Amino acid sequence: MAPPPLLRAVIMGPPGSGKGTISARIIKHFGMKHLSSGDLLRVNMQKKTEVGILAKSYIDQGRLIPDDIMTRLMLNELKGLDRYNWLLDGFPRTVAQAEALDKECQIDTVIDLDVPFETIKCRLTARWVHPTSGRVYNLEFSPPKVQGIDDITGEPLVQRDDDKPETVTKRLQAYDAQTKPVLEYYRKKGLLKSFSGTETNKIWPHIYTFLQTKLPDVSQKDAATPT
Ligand SMILES: Nc1nc2c(ncn2[C@@H]2O[C@H](COP(=O)(O)OP(=O)(O)O)[C@@H](O)[C@H]2O)c(=O)[nH]1
Ligand SMILES: Nc1ncnc2c1ncn2[C@@H]1O[C@H](COP(=O)(O)OP(=O)(O)O)[C@@H](O)[C@H]1O
Repeated sequence: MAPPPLLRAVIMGPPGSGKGTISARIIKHFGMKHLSSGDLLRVNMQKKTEVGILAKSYIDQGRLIPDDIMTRLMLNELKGLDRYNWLLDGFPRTVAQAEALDKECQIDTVIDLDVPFETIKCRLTARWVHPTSGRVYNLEFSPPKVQGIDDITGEPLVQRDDDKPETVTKRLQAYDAQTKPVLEYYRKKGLLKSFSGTETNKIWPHIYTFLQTKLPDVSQKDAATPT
């Protein structure tokens, strides 16, 4: 029997809407490969690659990286994930990126986290990250076991430079102007699945139920209360 077709999914939502947090749960339960444009850029910035040095100037200003650079980076990375179910996070963020992605593969579903801007702003100032893995914490919502330290590696956590209030405002403006049209683009194709709310723990069970119609749960945990 032929194996089932591979799932090509995208997760979207404004900065701080919980894409990273929910992606981690999706990976745990459904074993998809996760490709986050933000994580990839941060690794490049840390290593001071050509792309990383260029990206920093845009990211620090809360602006999007030019489409051609971003598309090349992501499509190149996706080549290595050909044989897996994958979840894209943070890409595409413009209609031009979505069109470029469409030329390479057929997207099956787009999960949209519809979280109000007011909810998001205070979350980001309390966000701490482990830069190499992309693991994300929040002082109130999901604190690390030891303050300032990554639970898994014991390495220090950092705050992102672009989580400063002024930069967050610019990122939200960029989302409105450049990324909201992408939601419309996928809505017209009948691929958009929006999940509205202000709390990840309330949104997640709906996403879990939705994905169960597409993939089996591969985690060992009791699926009745998926976390
Ligand atoms: N208070 C609160 N914080 C949350 C919730 N969901 C996620 N967070 C935190 O909000 C911040 C942004 O979430 P993240 O997953 O990084 O969002 P992304 O920017 O869309 O990838 C992180 O510090 C998360 O730990 C929630 O339901 N309530
Ligand atoms: N697809 C993309 N196109 C252009 N710029 C991007 C893209 N993905 C990430 N970036 C840049 O990296 C920054 C951080 O992205 P990300 O980690 O996804 O943050 P968040 O989800 O919190 O907005 C963005 O503000 C933007 O400058």
